[in-house]
Amino acid sequence: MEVRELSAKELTTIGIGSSYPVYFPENLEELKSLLRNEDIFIIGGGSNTVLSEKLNRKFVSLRKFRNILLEEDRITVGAGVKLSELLALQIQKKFSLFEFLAGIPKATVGGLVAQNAGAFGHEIKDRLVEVKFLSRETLEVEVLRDFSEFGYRKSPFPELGAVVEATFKIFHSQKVKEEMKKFVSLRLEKQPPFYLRTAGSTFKNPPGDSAGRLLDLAGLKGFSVGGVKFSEFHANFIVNEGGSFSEFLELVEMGRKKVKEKFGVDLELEVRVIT
Ligand SMILES: NC(=O)C1=CN([C@@H]2O[C@H](COP(=O)(O)OP(=O)(O)OC[C@H]3O[C@@H](n4cnc5c(N)ncnc54)[C@H](OP(=O)(O)O)[C@@H]3O)[C@@H](O)[C@H]2O)C=CC1
Ligand SMILES: C=C(O[C@H]1[C@H](O)[C@@H](CO)O[C@H](OP(=O)(O)OP(=O)(O)OC[C@H]2O[C@@H](n3ccc(=O)[nH]c3=O)[C@H](O)[C@@H]2O)[C@@H]1NC(C)=O)C(=O)O
Repeated sequence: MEVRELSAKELTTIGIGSSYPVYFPENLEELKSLLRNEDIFIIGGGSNTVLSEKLNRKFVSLRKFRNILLEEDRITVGAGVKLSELLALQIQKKFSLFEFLAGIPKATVGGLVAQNAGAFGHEIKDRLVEVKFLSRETLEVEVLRDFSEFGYRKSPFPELGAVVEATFKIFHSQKVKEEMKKFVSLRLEKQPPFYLRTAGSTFKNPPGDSAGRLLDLAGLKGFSVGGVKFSEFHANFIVNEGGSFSEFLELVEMGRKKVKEKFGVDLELEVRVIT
């Protein structure tokens, strides 16, 4: 099995951390052998993940799970397929699926399902038909068709196991490219430009409100600790300009503290912080 030492800049969009061994299983048997070891993290595109420099853990990338089967009303894709590849296929074959996610830098199918990614009122689970996964408990391939445990940025994965493949409902659309352009423009109106190093939203939105609005009103837009800061574009994005993991944590705590003091609201992390 291929194992490579990759830096945090290669593994995650925010690029905080050091470098780590990453395993690239090619098939289910190799994935099984890794999943037996409890101490692994599955890494997708790393667009929602922040890593500590001192991690002594193995990472597993399903980058080699790249199958794509396009049918009349559905598409089945391996966990390692990138969102950008799916969006390109949507344009080429003219079908609607994830245009609302256009603009998320490096996301993979596994990560999108595991987090029930969503934007602009749409969520992954609305399009799911089934998820094939390697169960941590049985080490067998199982199929999930009941998505009642999926919620706001939440699914039973990765705790339940590693997503290896997902099937989504699709439908024909002549205007898929225009739709993508619309969503990318909406994103660029409010969120930092894609070339900045961020991990997307830092905190989940509290019920009925927006974490970005509260952080902004607490005066944190542009506030920095060392090399990390709350973005001037959108206060719920932390931008890395050469900072460390401890600076990131300090900034997160500052955000939590100020919002709690001013509004009495407890913010909950949306990014996956791995220590
Ligand atoms: N809505 C938006 O505007 C934006 C959304 N995003 C988020 O970024 C994510 C993009 O995905 P990606 O970059 O690939 O994710 P990541 O690599 O950042 O992983 C995110 C989570 O998914 C888990 N995961 C990844 N692959 C698998 C798999 N095959 N099976 C089970 N669990 C898995 C990880 O597990 P583990 O804990 O083991 O590491 C981790 O908990 C989306 O979920 C989305 O929420 C990002 C930016 C903007
Ligand atoms: C970026 C992510 O998801 C995003 C997703 O892209 C967008 C678009 O649908 O909606 C959510 O952002 P959001 O709730 O902050 O949406 P926005 O429309 O930008 O902001 C909500 C409100 O807060 C205000 N706002 C936002 C940021 C800020 O600094 N100041 C401010 O006042 C905005 O003006 C708006 O009135 C998701 N965030 C969460 C935590 O749910 C992600 O998952 O990583």
